[in-house]
Amino acid sequence: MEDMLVVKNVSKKLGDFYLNDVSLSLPKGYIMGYIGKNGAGKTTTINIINHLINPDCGSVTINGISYKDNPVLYKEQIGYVGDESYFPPEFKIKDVKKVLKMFYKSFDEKKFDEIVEREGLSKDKKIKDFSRGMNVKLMFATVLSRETKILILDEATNGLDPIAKDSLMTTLQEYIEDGEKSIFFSTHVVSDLEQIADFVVMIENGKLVINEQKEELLENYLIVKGNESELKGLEGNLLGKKSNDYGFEAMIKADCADEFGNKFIFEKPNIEQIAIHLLRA
Ligand SMILES: Nc1ncnc2c1ncn2[C@@H]1O[C@H](COP(=O)(O)OP(=O)(O)OP(=O)(O)O)[C@@H](O)[C@H]1O
Repeated sequence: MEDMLVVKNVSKKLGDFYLNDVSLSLPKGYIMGYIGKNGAGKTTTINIINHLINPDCGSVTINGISYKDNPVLYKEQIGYVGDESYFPPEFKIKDVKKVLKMFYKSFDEKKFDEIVEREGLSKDKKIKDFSRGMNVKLMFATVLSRETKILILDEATNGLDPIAKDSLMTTLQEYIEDGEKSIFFSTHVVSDLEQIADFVVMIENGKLVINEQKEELLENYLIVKGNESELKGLEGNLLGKKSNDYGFEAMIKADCADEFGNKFIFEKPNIEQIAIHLLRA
């Protein structure tokens, strides 16, 4: 598999935060979900990929090209959507179009107009009068109407209603359909990536703690529930244990389930449960 995004041994010190030796690779035609708590380092990683900040060490390539190799092509390949609009509040759709025409060779005006029409974005309103969801739709219209190789989304689905979100998920899947493009998707809303991510990467205090294919990740863990008094000698296997009056719940590596025998209940976790238990551990 050919990689679209390769982040290699990237570190960055920002005040008392340290992004610690982050490495990941995202093949062409796939979606990677990037999850972590507030302040874990998601936006810092994205800012480095977008070349808004320089790492202290390490390297990033997109489609085999580093920023140093070809700054213009590097940036053109990226379609970035964050959780807010980066256009001036007084802008209307026609002003956004002017800017896109000026900055991007591959901007397709017809496609942009089609998306604006389909999403029902007002041509008369100023951006400052758009709702949060409308702003998100506008930002997606700007990246989907030009030729990009990778979409980098930072909490980009915030503010979308469930129907708009569902429609966006379909659009994202269509984006990677030809196997030549990829999506790097950072979110707090783990259920969003449950649906579409092929790879799950989790960052905690600046360090990656999970970097796996989603299906493998789901196979690798089990939720175990039962009575604390039956646990003798097994405590070391438990991840993120929570107790209540009725017993305990924790996560274990699936390959140690045999050691637990038949006195416990086992369930397959979803990505959200895996994230919660690992972060609690
Ligand atoms: N310029 C800076 N100077 C000092 N510290 C910074 C700077 N930029 C970010 N940080 C710190 O780096 C840490 C990681 O921030 P980052 O924005 O990458 O987290 P995040 O995972 O995106 O969080 P959130 O989900 O809340 O957006 C935070 O503790 C933040 O305060």
